[in-house]
Amino acid sequence: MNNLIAHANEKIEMFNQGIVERNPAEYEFHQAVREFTESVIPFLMNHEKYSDGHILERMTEPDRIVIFRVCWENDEGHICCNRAWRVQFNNSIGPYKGGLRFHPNVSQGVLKFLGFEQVYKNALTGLPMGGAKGGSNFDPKGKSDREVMRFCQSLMTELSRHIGEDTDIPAGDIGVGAREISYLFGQYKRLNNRFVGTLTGKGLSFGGSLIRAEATGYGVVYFTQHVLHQHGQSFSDKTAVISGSGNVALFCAEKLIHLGVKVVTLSDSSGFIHDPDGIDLEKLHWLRELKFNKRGRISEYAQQFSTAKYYPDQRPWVIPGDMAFPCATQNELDLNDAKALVSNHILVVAEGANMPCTLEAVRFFEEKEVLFAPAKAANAGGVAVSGLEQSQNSQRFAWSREEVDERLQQIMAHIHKQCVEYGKGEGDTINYVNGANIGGFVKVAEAMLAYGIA
Ligand SMILES: NC(=O)C1=CN([C@@H]2O[C@H](COP(=O)(O)OP(=O)(O)OC[C@H]3O[C@@H](n4cnc5c(N)ncnc54)[C@H](OP(=O)(O)O)[C@@H]3O)[C@@H](O)[C@H]2O)C=CC1
Ligand SMILES: N=C(CCC(=O)O)C(=O)O
Repeated sequence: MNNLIAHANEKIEMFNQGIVERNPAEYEFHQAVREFTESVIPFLMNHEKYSDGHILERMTEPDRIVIFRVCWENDEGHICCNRAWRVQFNNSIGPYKGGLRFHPNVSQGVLKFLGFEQVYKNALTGLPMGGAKGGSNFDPKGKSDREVMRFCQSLMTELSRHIGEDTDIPAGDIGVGAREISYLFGQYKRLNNRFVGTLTGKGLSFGGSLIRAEATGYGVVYFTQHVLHQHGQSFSDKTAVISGSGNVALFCAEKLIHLGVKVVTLSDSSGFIHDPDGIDLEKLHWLRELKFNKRGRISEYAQQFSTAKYYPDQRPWVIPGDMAFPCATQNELDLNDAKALVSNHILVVAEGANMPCTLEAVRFFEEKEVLFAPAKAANAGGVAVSGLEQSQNSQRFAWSREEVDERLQQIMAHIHKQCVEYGKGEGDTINYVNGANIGGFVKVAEAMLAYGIA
C-alpha cells in the first residue's frame, strides 16, 4: 500500500510541476488544480479507462480565453480603460456556463481557477452545463449607476460576440449583481435584437427565475444539512459564523435563521461584526437594505444594533461557533484561521465562496476530522438555479417559488449522493473533497473520451 501511495504522490507532483511551468504565476489556478488532482490521480490509477487519452492534460487546458479592452467614460467625462476576460474552459457536457466577476484583484489566473472549478461544479448538478468564468478588474465600488451602466454596456459590446444561449451563458459573481446583469442583458438584447436567455440572474420581469438570488446561500445550507444528517448531527442548538455580507452570505444567513440556527457574524473586506445575541430576520432585512440598496459597509451594523461589536481589519474565524460558512472570497480562511476554529471545537465548515480555504486549511480540517463541505459541491445551488432559469426561458414558462426551491433541494441532495458514492473512505468516513472532484471528473471525462481527440 505504501508503494501505491508513493507512486500516486510522485505522479501528483510531476503533473502539478507541469501545471506551474505551463501557467506561470497563476497561483490560484495552481491551487485549484492541485486540490483536484490530489483526488483524481489516485482514482485514475485504479480506473484504467480514464488513464489514457491524456485526459488530465486536456482538462487543465481551457478551450479558449478571450481577453479584451473595455473603454468607458466616467461621470467627470474622463476616459477609463479596463481589461476583461472570458475563460471558456470546457463545454464537453453543455454550453459554457459561469459567472462574471468585477473586482480589482481579478486576473487571468483567478478566472482560470474559477472557470476550472465551474466545470466540475456544473457537472455535479446533473444539468447540461459546461464551465466558464469571466470578469474584469473594474471596481464597481464607489461608482455611480450610470458609470456601472456605461462600463457594462461597453464590456457587452465585445463579450456579445462570444456568448449565446447555446454557446456561453454568463451570470453574477463578486461585484456582479442584479444591477450589473440588467445592464449587461439590456445591451446584449439591443446588439442582437433577440430576447433569449443568454444571461442568468435576470430580473423577474424579463426572464429571471424565482429563488435565483437566494439559491447559492440556500443551497449551501441544504448541502450542509445532508452532511450533518449523514453523520448523525442536525442544526438543532447550533451557532454559525459566516464571512461576507453579499449575495451568498446574506441568503445563507437567512436560510440558517429560518431553520433555527444562531448566526453571530458577518463581514466585508474592511472587517467583521459579532452579534452574540444572534442576527435575527429583522436585523437581516435591515442588512439587505444596507448592502443591496444603500451599498453600505458592515461596520454600520454595529452602529445600528448595540448588541454587536465591529472588528476592523479582522476575519470572523476567532469567534466560537459550531459551523463556519466562508462566503466572501478565495483564500479568506488560512491555516491559522483553521486552527482557531478547531480550538473552538468547530463541527463543520461549508464553503459558500469559491476556494475560500487554503490547501493547508483544508488538509488541517481533514487531519482533525472536521466535517468539510467543499465549494464545488456546497455552493453549486447558484449555478443550479441558473440552469433552471435557462430551462424556464426555453419553455417560456416560469415556475413558482416552491417548484424552484423543490428542484434546488433535489439537486443538492443529488450532489451529496455523488459525494458519498465517490468519497467513501475507510470505515464510514466520507471525504467530500474526493467525492466532489471525482464525481465531477467522471461525468466530464466520459464525454471527452467519447469525442475522441477533440
Ligand atoms: N453569486 C453567485 O451566484 C455565486 C457566488 N459564489 C462565490 O461566493 C463568493 C461571494 O460571492 P457573492 O456573494 O456573489 O459576491 P458579492 O459581491 O455579493 O459579495 C462579496 C462579499 O465578499 C466580500 N469580499 C469580496 N472580496 C473580498 C476580499 N478580497 N476580502 C474580504 N472580503 C471580500 C465583499 O465585501 P466588500 O463589499 O467589502 O467588497 C462582500 O461582502 C465568491 O467567492 C463567489 O465566487 C459561488 C457560487 C455562486
Ligand atoms: N458565480 C457562480 C454562479 C454562476 C452561474 O450562475 O452561472 C458560481 O457558481 O461560482
